[in-house]
Amino acid sequence: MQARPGLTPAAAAAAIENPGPVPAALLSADRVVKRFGGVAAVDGVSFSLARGEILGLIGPNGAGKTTLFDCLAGSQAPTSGRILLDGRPIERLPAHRRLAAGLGRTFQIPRPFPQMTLLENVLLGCQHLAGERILPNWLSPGAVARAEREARDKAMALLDFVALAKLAHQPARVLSGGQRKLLELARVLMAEPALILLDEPAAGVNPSLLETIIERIAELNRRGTTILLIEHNMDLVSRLCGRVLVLASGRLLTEGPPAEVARDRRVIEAYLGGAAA
Ligand SMILES: Nc1ncnc2c1ncn2[C@@H]1O[C@H](COP(=O)(O)OP(=O)(O)OP(=O)(O)O)[C@@H](O)[C@H]1O
Repeated sequence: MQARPGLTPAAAAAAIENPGPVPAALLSADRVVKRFGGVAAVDGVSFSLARGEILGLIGPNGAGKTTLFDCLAGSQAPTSGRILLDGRPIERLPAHRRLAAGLGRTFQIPRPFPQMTLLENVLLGCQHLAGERILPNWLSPGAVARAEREARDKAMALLDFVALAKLAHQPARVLSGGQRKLLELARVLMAEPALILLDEPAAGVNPSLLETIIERIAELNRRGTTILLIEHNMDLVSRLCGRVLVLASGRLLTEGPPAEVARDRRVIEAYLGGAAA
């Protein structure tokens, strides 16, 4: 850090020692590695994500983005490295414990249960439904019924939030690819995660639904949810993200505001190399 011009040497030294409040990291990764045999799909990635931020993760095909998400969300165990959620190590926790701790995730290709209604699919995301615990069933059937009613109300409100309320009682198989992404978002939101990892929310989505998806992500963030998203659509990235990480061959190439990284020669070369591969 450089001393600010116009400060006395003593004030400059004090400013260097006390640089002011640093936003608390909600998630941080420290030298995360994931190997598949001889391939290091993620090769020593470190970053931190501030509470309230929308951070983008971009990079050419095969860069390791989804594998990094898998390590963060718990569907793959990292080979080495640390992952902290709100200061607590989570890298050895299974995915459902990370979700319970506040870290939710959507997939590149959502797979709802096609015969179940949208409402039923969203209810599957409920982690705290009293009816799922055996003891309260015996002790207080009234409380269970109330909790179930509340869960249904919450699921309906979330379907409304993602503009799918009208289809609540239709089977999920009727949905388009973009609507499935919105349904999956509603399902993850049932657990009220503080942080959501979104894997390509715009991929395969038609332009009118894309606007809905962008708006809903922005609204979610305004309501306090921190977001990390993988996306190839740079329009979405530049509209939503203040900062992006660029991954190439498993390593963090650079990070910065979207417009800046899009001009970075190393980033352009990584994409050209990826396209040629
Ligand atoms: N289960 C696996 N076993 C072996 N290799 C894997 C496995 N999963 C991913 N890889 C390899 O790890 C590398 C990173 O893949 P990953 O899917 O994480 O990249 P990505 O950046 O998400 O790509 P895309 O943008 O195409 O989704 C690739 O070389 C891929 O072939």
